[in-house]
Amino acid sequence: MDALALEAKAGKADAAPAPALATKRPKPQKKAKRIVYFEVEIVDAKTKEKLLLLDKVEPTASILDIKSMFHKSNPQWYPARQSLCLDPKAKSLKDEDVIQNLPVGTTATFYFKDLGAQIAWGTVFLLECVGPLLIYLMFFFRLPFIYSPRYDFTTPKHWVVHLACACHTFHYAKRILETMFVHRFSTGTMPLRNIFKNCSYYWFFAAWMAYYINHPLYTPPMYGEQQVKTALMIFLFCQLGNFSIHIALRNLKQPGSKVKKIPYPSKNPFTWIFWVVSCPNYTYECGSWVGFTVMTQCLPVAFFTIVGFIQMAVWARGKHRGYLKEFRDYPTLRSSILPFIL
Ligand SMILES: CCCCCCCCCCCCCCC/C=C/C(=O)SCCNC(=O)CCNC(=O)[C@H](O)C(C)(C)COP(=O)(O)OP(=O)(O)OC[C@H]1O[C@@H](n2cnc3c(N)ncnc32)[C@H](O)[C@@H]1OP(=O)(O)O
Ligand SMILES: NC(=O)C1=CN([C@@H]2O[C@H](COP(=O)(O)OP(=O)(O)OC[C@H]3O[C@@H](n4cnc5c(N)ncnc54)[C@H](OP(=O)(O)O)[C@@H]3O)[C@@H](O)[C@H]2O)C=CC1
Repeated sequence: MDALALEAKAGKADAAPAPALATKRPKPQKKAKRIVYFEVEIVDAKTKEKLLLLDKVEPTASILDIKSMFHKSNPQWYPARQSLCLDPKAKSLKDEDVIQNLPVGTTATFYFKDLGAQIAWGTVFLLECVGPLLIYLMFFFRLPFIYSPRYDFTTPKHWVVHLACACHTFHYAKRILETMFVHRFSTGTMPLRNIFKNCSYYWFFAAWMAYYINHPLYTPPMYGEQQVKTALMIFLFCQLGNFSIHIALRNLKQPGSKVKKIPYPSKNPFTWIFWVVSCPNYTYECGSWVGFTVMTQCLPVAFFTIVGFIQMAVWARGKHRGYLKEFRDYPTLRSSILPFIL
């Protein structure tokens, strides 16, 4: 990019006046304005210690560019681990923010926070979903060390046990495939510490649920076939709903885009729930597990559903508040996760 093009992009940066033109030049020359570079100072948000001074930063440099420069001098803080703000208490700047568009003078001070070790979203979802998938199957196939040998000659598994295994496997296979082919995440990573909490939840509960459902002494649901069939309908309906919402959320973003928009109902009836709920993917997710609880009539499944619901309700409320803050025209009829209730 030549200097002129750079200057044209550099809307807010003050440019130095061009030198006066000579009186007898045959053709008027294009004004060659000088680019005004920025001086960037990176300060620790907590200690206020100066960590880095960069001079001659181009006005078109993005926050991600600055993070990369900072990373060069501090290899332990890779860009995804850094938060840069204009004030120690302000929200983090976005990677795509450009220095010349920020409310700073030619010397910009950025406050740095270490976000801690990070893990890529794709890895998170794969770890969270492959674990329960395999753990459940180990119990379903009654690997020899799991149940006592004294049950070896008990009756074969009830048909609902096969159905539950199919539903459980389908659910996690769907989530893995969605992670690979549907979701368009806007941030690359999340804190590494979350993975321990999430995996404990998924893996522990998968083992606990599977142990009881596949146990040779498992008691099938009280109301028999009718209960199982109704529960299966609820489960499948909610799985389809959840998938439809994931597609709707995917279609909100162009590939590579990080911009969040207000999701609206589309022609797909499963998305009409957007009229009344901000995070219907969580609503459908909870509905699926309610269906699975009724289908298996198993207490650990009910606990799993309740804990998952509490976590998703907390996230949904956060997202709902975020929408209200960001979009002034956000539909007022919407609740976070349960229509008209929560
Ligand atoms: C009896 C049984 C026992 C069983 C075991 C016990 C288990 C215990 C139960 C727990 C239940 C757990 C259920 C888990 C279910 C999991 C479900 C999933 O599969 S979902 C996939 C995984 N998703 C997650 O884990 C969510 C992770 N997301 C987050 O943590 C946050 O969204 C975020 C930190 C990544 C970003 O937050 P957000 O609000 O979107 O961003 P803000 O810009 O508003 O920032 C808020 C705050 O966070 C800081 N931040 C931002 N990004 C990061 C980052 N990448 N790393 C670290 N910190 C980050 C940001 O700086 C802000 O901090 P502040 O101090 O206010 O400046
Ligand atoms: N059983 C359980 O306990 C739980 C299960 N889950 C399951 O995992 C699925 C994914 O969970 P989670 O990641 O928390 O779901 P989110 O709704 O946060 O995100 C799903 C995808 O949609 C995108 N997205 C969300 N809102 C918008 C928006 N307004 N504009 C543009 N894109 C958007 C996200 O991108 P971005 O990166 O921009 O946010 C992400 O790619 C859930 O739907 C659920 O099925 C989740 C939590 C708990």
